[in-house]
Amino acid sequence: MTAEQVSAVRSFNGTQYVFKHKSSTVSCEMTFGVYVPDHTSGTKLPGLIYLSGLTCTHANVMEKGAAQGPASKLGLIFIHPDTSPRGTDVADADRYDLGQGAGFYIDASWEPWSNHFKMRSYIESELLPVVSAVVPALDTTHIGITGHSMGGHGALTLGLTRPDLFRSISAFAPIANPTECDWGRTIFGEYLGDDSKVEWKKFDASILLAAYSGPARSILIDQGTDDNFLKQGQLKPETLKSHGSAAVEVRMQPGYDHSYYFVATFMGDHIEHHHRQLIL
Ligand SMILES: N[C@@H](CCC(=O)N[C@@H](CS)C(=O)NCC(=O)O)C(=O)O
Repeated sequence: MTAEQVSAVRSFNGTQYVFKHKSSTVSCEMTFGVYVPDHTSGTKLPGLIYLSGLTCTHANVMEKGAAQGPASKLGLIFIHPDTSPRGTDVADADRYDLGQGAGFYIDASWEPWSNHFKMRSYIESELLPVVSAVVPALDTTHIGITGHSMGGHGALTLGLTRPDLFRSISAFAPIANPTECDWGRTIFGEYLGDDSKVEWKKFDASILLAAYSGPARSILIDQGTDDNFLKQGQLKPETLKSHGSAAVEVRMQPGYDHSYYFVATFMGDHIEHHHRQLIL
């Protein structure tokens, strides 16, 4: 079903859109944002998917991520979906890191989550066809993926396992080794079940990297040194090591925390990183 336009606002010689659509993958209405730089009719532009972190909607990065300026300068379409299915008939929990706002970009196999929480399939299979139907300038053969925190985990795991879909990868303060941190152990236990730790490993960026043997990747990671979640051991960027044809650059940024002040500071670098690889 074609997405319905919710809003359109001029920004940096382009248009910041919000759309909503009925998703067949997660079985509810989903909202996404897409920033489209002005372009000549008929031209195709590369795209970058940004996956947000815990508690976010499509709106956090749109309002605080400072992506529009660099995306406009380089001619890149910036796509920013929601973080989970939502609605009164969608399961939820009394905590910020599980349920609505916390889809973890995996396909849940356990009740009560398995009905709607298929965020990996949503990003991988449904999002791009829906976006390109309303933004025909999007070149779906030249797409990069990035994200913040939970979204950084999503970007790394989707990017590493689907090089055919995602030509470039980066992440801001990603949850790099979820099978070995409290967030991952608790939330994977809920979505995938406690007895399927083999399944968990398919969604752990550091494990995927250690086994990587696909086409050459050059992955950029930024991490603030004053990030509380880093100090709590939830992120573990030190587990992201170059392996085989995947080269990883982890930049520790002194004094930066986990917030959108950090994300916005390095957004331009990430957009350049993707653009360089997407125009090859
Ligand atoms: N203290 C936060 C924990 C969640 C959090 O820090 N989320 C990050 C991503 S992991 C975020 O981007 N929050 C939204 C924002 O800062 O706009 C809360 O409970 O809202």
